[in-house]
Amino acid sequence: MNQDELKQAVGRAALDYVPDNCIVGVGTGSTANCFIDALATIKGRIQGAVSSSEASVARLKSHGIPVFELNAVDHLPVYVDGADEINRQLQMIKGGGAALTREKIVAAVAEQFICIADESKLVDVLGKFPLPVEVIPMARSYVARQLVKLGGHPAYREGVITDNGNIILDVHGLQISEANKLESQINEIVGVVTNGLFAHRRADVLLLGTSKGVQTLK
Ligand SMILES: O=C[C@H](O)[C@H](O)[C@H](O)COP(=O)(O)O
Repeated sequence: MNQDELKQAVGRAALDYVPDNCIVGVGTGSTANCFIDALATIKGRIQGAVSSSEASVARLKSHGIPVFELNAVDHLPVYVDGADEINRQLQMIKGGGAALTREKIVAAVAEQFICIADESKLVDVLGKFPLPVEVIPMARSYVARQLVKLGGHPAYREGVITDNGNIILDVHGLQISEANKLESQINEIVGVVTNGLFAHRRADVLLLGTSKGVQTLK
């Protein structure tokens, strides 16, 4: 199977975690898109979705899946999303598509986080993928200097404005041994909205697409 087929396989596999008649939390990116397409095949047995990005809202609506505001939802049994990297503790780096803040908010509300990923995303140590940090635009230079003090090499993601109107700094060169600590340290920098480490709120289940089939890690 090629990478696209692996993403489609995990997108379909995630349907097993969607209870009948629920509102589903939906992530962002090419793997989450495969889940949205799979979700369309069972749209008659769900109420609808809440989404972590405007892009996913558009894809959900194109399938005729009702989209709810998160503030109107008090029970979200499951959130399904991809990752840029995930380790065996199910901690992740996310935000390659600049949707990290809304993803973290929807994930915080959800009871279960189901990560769907092809096998290229599984790593022993997080940090080869540059860590995205969403930053209030006027704080960009200050935050960049603070990130250097933490040992990183931040790069401004040219031409990208998040759904929240902010910018992204991608932090290269981090060997992330204590993901919880680093997630908190970066979030404490004034001007940071949030960073793409999902260590405090990691995944509950990983559905990993491999050439031998979909493997489940919990
Ligand atoms: O901001 C984007 C998200 O965190 C995505 O879930 C992540 O970048 C993975 O995307 P993809 O499934 O396209 O590799």
